[in-house]
Amino acid sequence: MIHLHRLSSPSTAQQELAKLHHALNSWGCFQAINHGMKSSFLDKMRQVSKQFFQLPKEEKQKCAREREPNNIEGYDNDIIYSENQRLDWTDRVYLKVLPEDQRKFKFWPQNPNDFSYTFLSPPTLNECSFLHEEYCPTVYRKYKAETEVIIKAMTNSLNLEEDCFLNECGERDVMFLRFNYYPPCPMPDHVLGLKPHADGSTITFLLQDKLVQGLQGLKYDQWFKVPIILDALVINVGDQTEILSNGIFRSPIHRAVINSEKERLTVAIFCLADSEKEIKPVKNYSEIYFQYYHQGKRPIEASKI
Ligand SMILES: O=C(O)CCC(=O)C(=O)O
Ligand SMILES: [Fe+2]
Repeated sequence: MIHLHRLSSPSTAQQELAKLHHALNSWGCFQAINHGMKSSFLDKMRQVSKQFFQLPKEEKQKCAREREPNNIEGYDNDIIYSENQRLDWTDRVYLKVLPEDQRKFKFWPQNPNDFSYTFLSPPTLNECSFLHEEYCPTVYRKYKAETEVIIKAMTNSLNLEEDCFLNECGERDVMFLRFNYYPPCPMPDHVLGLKPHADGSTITFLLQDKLVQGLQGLKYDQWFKVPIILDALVINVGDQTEILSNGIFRSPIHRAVINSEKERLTVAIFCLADSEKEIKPVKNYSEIYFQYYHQGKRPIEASKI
């Protein structure tokens, strides 16, 4: 468990950095507390998202994904790549939040009517304590700042120049929100909520369901349950960082299992490099990601030098 606030405060950073290095080297993920977002704000995010998924199908279809190549935004479940592909037991919404000028509002739910407001308006003092320290027009600036702290900590631990990964990521950060809703399933042992994968991001922030556990990480060929820690965000290294570090920092394989009686909702925030930048040494990373995902393969296999 890492106190994010301590990472950026000079008197406590050293001790927290040691914990961060250990977590990233051993698991590639950690639980972050003291991230500044208050419990009530996290609850609000969960609540409006769940309200959307509980709407009738016709209502949700209003922001359905348009089935055109390279569009992942909107309401949908798995994109079908092949006939015998096994589908996940999930409903999801993907939305691009950064760069701001690339937001496609036709995919943003209008119902519940405070959905966009919750995810796009500047946070208030009741919602986020970090406003005391800095002006933050959106929470995404905060995620970006945290991502930078974590990536710098990684390069420091490799004795590399602090900004070298960040420079590779470029100026125009990309950020996606993904809302994962897992309805109860009568046969939870036969199907997964989300099949084993690693994220295609530099860093991912995951807000877990408050009550229902389901996230599992793979280590030593075994699946480990990721515990629910009140108000913590799960943060993990993604493929882009794995590729930048030539595989030294592993992007952890994880999956979501489902429940026979209870629904489960999570919100993932994927931070990605500028899409114009080539994540070396991989070419066309975004194209190979989904192709590899559905074959159960890892993009690092195509990219190692
Ligand atoms: O819902 C979960 O627990 C995992 C979500 C996840 O891994 C993802 O959205 O990439
Ligand atoms: Fe994931």
